[in-house]
Amino acid sequence: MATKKNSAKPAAEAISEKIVNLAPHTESGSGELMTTNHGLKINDDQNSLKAGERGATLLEDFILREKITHFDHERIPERIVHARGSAAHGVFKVYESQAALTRASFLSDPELETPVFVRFSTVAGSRGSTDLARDVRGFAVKFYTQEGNFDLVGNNMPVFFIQDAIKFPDLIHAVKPEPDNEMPQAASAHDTFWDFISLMPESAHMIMWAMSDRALPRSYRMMEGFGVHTFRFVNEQGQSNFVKFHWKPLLGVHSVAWDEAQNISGKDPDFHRRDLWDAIESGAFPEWELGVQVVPEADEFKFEFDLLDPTKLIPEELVPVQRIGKLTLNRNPDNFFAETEQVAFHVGHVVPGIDFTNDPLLQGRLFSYTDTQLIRLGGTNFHEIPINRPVIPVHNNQRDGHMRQTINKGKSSYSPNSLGGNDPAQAKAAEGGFTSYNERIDARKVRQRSKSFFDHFSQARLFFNSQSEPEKNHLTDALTFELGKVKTVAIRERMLGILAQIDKGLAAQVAYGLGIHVPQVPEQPINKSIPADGNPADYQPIQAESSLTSSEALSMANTIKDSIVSRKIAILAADGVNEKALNTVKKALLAAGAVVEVIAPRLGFIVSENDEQIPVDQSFLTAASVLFDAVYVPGGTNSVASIEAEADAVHFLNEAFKHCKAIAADSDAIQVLEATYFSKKLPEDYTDETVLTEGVVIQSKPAKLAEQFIAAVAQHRFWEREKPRKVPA
Ligand code: HEM
Repeated sequence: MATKKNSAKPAAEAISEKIVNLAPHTESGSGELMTTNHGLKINDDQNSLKAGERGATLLEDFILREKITHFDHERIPERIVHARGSAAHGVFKVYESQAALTRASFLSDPELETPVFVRFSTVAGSRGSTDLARDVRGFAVKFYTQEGNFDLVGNNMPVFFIQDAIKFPDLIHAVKPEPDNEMPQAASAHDTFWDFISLMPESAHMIMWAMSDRALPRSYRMMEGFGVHTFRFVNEQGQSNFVKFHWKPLLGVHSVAWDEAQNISGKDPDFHRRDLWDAIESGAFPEWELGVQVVPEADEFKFEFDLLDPTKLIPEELVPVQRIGKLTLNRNPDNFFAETEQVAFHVGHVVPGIDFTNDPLLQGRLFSYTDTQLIRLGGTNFHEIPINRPVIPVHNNQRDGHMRQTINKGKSSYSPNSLGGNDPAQAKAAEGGFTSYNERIDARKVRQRSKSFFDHFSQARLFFNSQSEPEKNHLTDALTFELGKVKTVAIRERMLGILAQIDKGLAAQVAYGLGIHVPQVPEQPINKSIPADGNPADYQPIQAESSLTSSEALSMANTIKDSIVSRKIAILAADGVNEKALNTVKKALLAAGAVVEVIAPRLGFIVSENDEQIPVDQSFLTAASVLFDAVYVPGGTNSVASIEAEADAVHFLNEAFKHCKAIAADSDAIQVLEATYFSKKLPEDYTDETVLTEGVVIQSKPAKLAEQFIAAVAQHRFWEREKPRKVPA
């Protein structure tokens, strides 16, 4: 056997090597002479070669044929799931060495900056679908470590719909547009999805998450990420601990309203993509902390749920999340297709020190990703695409295949060999090689699920009970909306039966909205996963209670609300505006890190009451309140009169109020507020103190207004404004 040692390269050298590797593939085109794909300079790619000026086009025209052929083949299959996505480059740094837990070198050196590429996505919609679908968001991170690529392929929700990967094709067939008419696009509100879910009690917990505001993030930068499965950390001594991975956004976890989401889908379906791109371009780099929940092997069976069950989370009250490092996204891709589209993540891409558990969902994923990428990216060599290459050299005896880039030298491509000088040595664990965790498995082969996976409702209930009042209302409305779009009444009723097992009040409210009753004796949720020779009685869900009544981390109401960095704020103004007020407030908002845009009846400039020219960023035709977090109306007699008379401006304010956003107006712009539907909703004895409960600031002093407005915007939303639809007593 060969004994040659793999040489580990120092970080800087290896990263610069990656850049060198990429260099021949990077092309800006600017100022260069045009060539064919084979390097021939060409002087006309705008006119095809013809027999005479008006003659037929000649088959000989290789320039035409090459250009059209390449164009004809531009599209590749989109991802079967998570087709719609956006990505960015960045870096990860661990705070302190985690060597006691894991021998992963990128988690042991606080000086080391590991390059990363992160892709966020929706799941159900196709590539061109809207960003604002009610959906789970993918949160996939590729760490280019010194020991190879580690992919943390997670979602923005900590649990999943199914417990076994063999159901994944069913789940996705159910949620995708229905096969006869290809409707609806990027939406779960249809019969096949709820048919499947209502027959699958194990999805109850995930459904609570998917119907919550988590499914409508304000921004990719304001959502959490979760590795979902329990993984293993393994240290140098071979000791293993279970680990759950979390990403905690430093801007807090925030969402939009459902009505707002639907509007954004029309006004700007690229809303999240644009938000990520713009934030990075402006230097407001998105940041997350990597958190871990670590469970010693000895505690595997100490919980009320099974650590291998991907429909369960570990409440943070039971195992706190330790924040061990920071991810910063600091560079947009140069080319969407080459990077964001061609990147290939895989849960199976691990590094020494990180290993799998027997979670049956994880086990199936280990097969699925490479398999799908073979067809999506056209062959076995997609690891050579620049975005997928590790920063360290690859040595093995795999050869050839479509689009092979590497020019392997030498005669032998087999091991062992005595002819070639290129026999790659196999690394021992002590030299940094990967060895699978030496887990003892001694079992019968069965197609069965462990009974420890059968409590489907206790964590669904824990999630619901942990929500704030407005969050519960949103969740109730979401279920009523989705089931309201379902045409088959039996599916609605079956789903009410499931909801009744989670919370009777929730089921009653949804039933009220649907105009039907919760079935008197709810149909026992059917477990369609009963094996052929199984007894159905043995497969009923277990009715259990969580020992926790609520968990703080599950509610977005408890998130960070201390910053307005990168929040988008609209100033509605017209000719005659009071420029002193406008400039004072704008300056204060910019200083606090917000993005501010002046919106006026038309583009160009407005002229203030003191003849100052103020540039306009958007007109009422191009702007919409749903694209902003907050709105301010400065004073100035003529400006106020124009804004008040502008239907689009009044609509802007009405919608901002309906979507619970912070609103500010100078005292002498009050007549604009009086033209809105919400003027009557504001308390008559309005004081400065009312601001933080109502989120509407009315002030005569611009500096004071700015201060109060900033505090209100930092609250994100004033959800209490909404009137819940209650079931009559
Ligand atoms: C905990 C459960 C799961 C999570 C968190 C998850 C997450 C993700 C994410 C984030 C992506 C997008 C990657 C990208 O941005 O390119 C993705 C893609 C994909 N996932 Fe999953 N997934 C889960 C379960 C599954 C299961 C059970 C299967 C199959 C058995 C599966 C199959 C796929 C496939 C085929 C793709 C497309 C990959 C590609 O074309 O590159 N996933 N998944």
